Amino acid sequence: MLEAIEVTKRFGANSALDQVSLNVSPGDIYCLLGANGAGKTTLINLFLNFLQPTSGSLRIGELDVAQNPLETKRLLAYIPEQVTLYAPLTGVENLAFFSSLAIGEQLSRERLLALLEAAGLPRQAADDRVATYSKGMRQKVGIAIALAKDAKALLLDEPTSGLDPSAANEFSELLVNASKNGVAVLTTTHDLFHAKQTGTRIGIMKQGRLIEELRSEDVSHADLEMLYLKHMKS
Ligand SMILES: Nc1ncnc2c1ncn2[C@@H]1O[C@H](COP(=O)(O)OP(=O)(O)OP(=O)(O)O)[C@@H](O)[C@H]1O
Repeated sequence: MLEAIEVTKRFGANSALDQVSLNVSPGDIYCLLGANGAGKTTLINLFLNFLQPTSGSLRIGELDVAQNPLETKRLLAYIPEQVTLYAPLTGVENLAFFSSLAIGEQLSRERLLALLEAAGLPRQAADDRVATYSKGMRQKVGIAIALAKDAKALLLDEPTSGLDPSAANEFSELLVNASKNGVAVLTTTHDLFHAKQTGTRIGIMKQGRLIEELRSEDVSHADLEMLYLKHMKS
């Protein structure tokens, strides 16, 4: 569903990505690990067509991102570290606005509330102004937008950073539910525990290269930590 084929991205002399190939299938939660500057966000930005590759290509479903920027964007939902919403509007108003932009139709209030509920937002918060929301609550509105859009692939950049353990756990459950519905999930994270717990697959990046790919069921928490630290030191 999400495919990077020998992707290189240079910024001047700096290779942010060097011949990276990966494939995320429907139902996969692929967690990208790596030190600061390893190239994780750059890869997400390439799938979003915010950046163009220096060489190589990216595909979403059967479509090449560079050749089909609008069509591929329709298949995607993106949840950045800080979900951008209109602070003076309520959760339900934000969802109404962003879902109508994404799908070109105005959903009923009942449908909007059902989507927020499916994304785990407490019913009593739906009519509160987003200015009062925690980071986790804003992310749930982001997930509700993805659900409204019926996105086939979900891209996330460090979604659990700054969330308390129970909010992070709740968020992880939302990702698992999305993947069970056949969504392909690609997420960056610095949280090895989250990667092992939630991910079906784990990729380790270093200096622009994808140096290791694992199935999370094949590795224990302790082994993943050891492997990660070994790669970071070498
Ligand atoms: N727009 C840009 N212009 C120039 N250099 C950039 C740009 N975006 C990223 N880079 C460089 O590309 C490299 C990869 O950065 P990237 O943000 O993808 O890393 P990351 O793995 O997401 O890091 P972090 O964990 O800190 O978010 C870094 O050296 C960074 O300085």
